[in-house]
Amino acid sequence: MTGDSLVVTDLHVEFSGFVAVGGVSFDAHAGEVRFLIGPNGAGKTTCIDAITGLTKATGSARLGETELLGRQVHKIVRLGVGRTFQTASVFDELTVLQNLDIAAGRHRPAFSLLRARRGIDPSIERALEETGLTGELATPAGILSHGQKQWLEIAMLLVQDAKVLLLDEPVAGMSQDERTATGELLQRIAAKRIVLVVEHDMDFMRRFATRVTVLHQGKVLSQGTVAEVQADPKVQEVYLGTAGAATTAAMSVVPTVLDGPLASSPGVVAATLHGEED
Ligand SMILES: Nc1ncnc2c1ncn2[C@@H]1O[C@H](COP(=O)(O)OP(=O)(O)OP(=O)(O)O)[C@@H](O)[C@H]1O
Repeated sequence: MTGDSLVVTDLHVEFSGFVAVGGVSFDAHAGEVRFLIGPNGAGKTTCIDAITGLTKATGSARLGETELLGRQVHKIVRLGVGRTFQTASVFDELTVLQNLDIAAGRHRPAFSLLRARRGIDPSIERALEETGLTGELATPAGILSHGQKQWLEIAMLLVQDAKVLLLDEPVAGMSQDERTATGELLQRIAAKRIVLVVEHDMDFMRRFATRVTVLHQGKVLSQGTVAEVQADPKVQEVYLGTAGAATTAAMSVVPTVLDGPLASSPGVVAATLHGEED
């Protein structure tokens, strides 16, 4: 079995008759930083929930030869599929090392966890180096910066040897420097793993995406490279409407971080898709 690709085919999710995801297909491979974008309510998080077993879905989500849909959440985790949430879920009162110990301990018997506390487990050491948190071993997670908390969450997935990392808005609320560091981190970890990023931050997407899928109202509107998606008339039509270039120009002053009510405004998404910087 090769676990080097995640192939989602004809994914459907309904909530009491409301179609949140209506036949979405995309794939993601090790060696690329894959992005899923779209305005609020497009169905991005629901896709991740379906892949990780949190939400019931039909269709298919295959990791290599293995079908993920229909499996229980913990079994999907054991297959190497990890995710982060929009709000970092680390233990604030524990140190960085203690958080990582707990993450690593899930896969090891108790005696092994005790041994790891005397020295640092090699998998933890690697994850610390990869995420740049080596100097923060003894820092309580609660006083880490917002960016460092997200990196700790990613480090927790790395020590669990996740083959697939599904990251829900990893740079929301981060400073520009933290965003750049996060993008570089994602490029490093994506060399050998499948990395799928859900994002509102179009500037971040433009800088770090290898390929992009644009969702709109639960369906795939467009997919391809950043350049292909930006040039796609369907994206322009849906996001620009009839206002065209005038709207783009008018929106060029809008910040590229799309959150809150602005994020659901098609014009805003369109303007930022086309590369205006902060
Ligand atoms: N548990 C649920 N019950 C009912 N409707 C839901 C549920 N979860 C999501 N939805 C609806 O499904 C649609 C897709 O939601 P989803 O959170 O996947 O969008 P999104 O693209 O991730 O948006 P955002 O960028 O705001 O996080 C929305 O209309 C949302 O209100």
